[in-house]
Amino acid sequence: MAELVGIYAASHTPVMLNFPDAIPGEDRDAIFAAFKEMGRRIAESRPDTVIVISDDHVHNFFFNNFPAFCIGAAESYQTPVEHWLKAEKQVLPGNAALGAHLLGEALQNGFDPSFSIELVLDHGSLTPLLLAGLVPHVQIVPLLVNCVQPPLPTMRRCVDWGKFLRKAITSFDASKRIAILATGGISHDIATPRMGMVNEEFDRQFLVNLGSGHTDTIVEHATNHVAAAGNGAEEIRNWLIGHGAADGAQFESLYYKAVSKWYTGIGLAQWKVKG
Ligand SMILES: O=C(O)c1ccc(O)c(O)c1
Repeated sequence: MAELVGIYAASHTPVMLNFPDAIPGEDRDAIFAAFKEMGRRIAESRPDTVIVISDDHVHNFFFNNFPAFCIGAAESYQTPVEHWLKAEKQVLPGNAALGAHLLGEALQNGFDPSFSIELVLDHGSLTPLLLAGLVPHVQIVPLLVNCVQPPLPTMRRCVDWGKFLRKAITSFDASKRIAILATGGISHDIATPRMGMVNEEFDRQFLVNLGSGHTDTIVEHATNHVAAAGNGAEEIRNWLIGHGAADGAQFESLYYKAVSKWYTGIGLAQWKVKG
């Protein structure tokens, strides 16, 4: 049976790659070091596959069809889809068997995700993998969550999706070591007059709540206050999936800084699962 060997969460923003010098060198170095440290910890747990939980920024999904949850079940993924992202075009290896397993288990367990074998991944998935130094050493399974086009899945549903994921991972009938990397948030607002706003109070409370481990507190705060943290903060759904998958494992915040010039509250964290 497969083993869940690590759960991590990290913000992402294309600005990290495109304009790294927009912030003081000291801050940039600390943030990149935090990503490296996260990558070191992930590598230390020796995963062969990383399930990357991100959102699609309207590159694969449009108004003709926008799934709440989508499972990638491809042998490989081209990335990045954005021609303007300062990242080398590459093909990441996929774990198609694990993607298919998750899909089958979801349909047997009260979830109805879509699936795709034609995703072209954007900065959301690629940036944290690159900065953590995990490309191209691990296979991936991308799980995309609608965090951008309302109506969005509820925060509670995302916790439940995470709980389901944990069970489905550990029932994968193969001797695999699997880690989860949830990515997005924390506060930010894109393409509105508030762009550049970072709601540090929201971010710090969100991290404290995750540390408390109380699902009701986490969900209530996320649901009731996310609007004050910006449209991009809706990506905290991906962290809630990590919380659900952690099944009570202790949460540790690895790094946080409000980085207005990168338009984002940058957070990195780990749930201390026993791997
Ligand atoms: O376009 C941007 O600036 C931007 C910032 C933060 C994000 O999480 C993101 O997906 C995009």
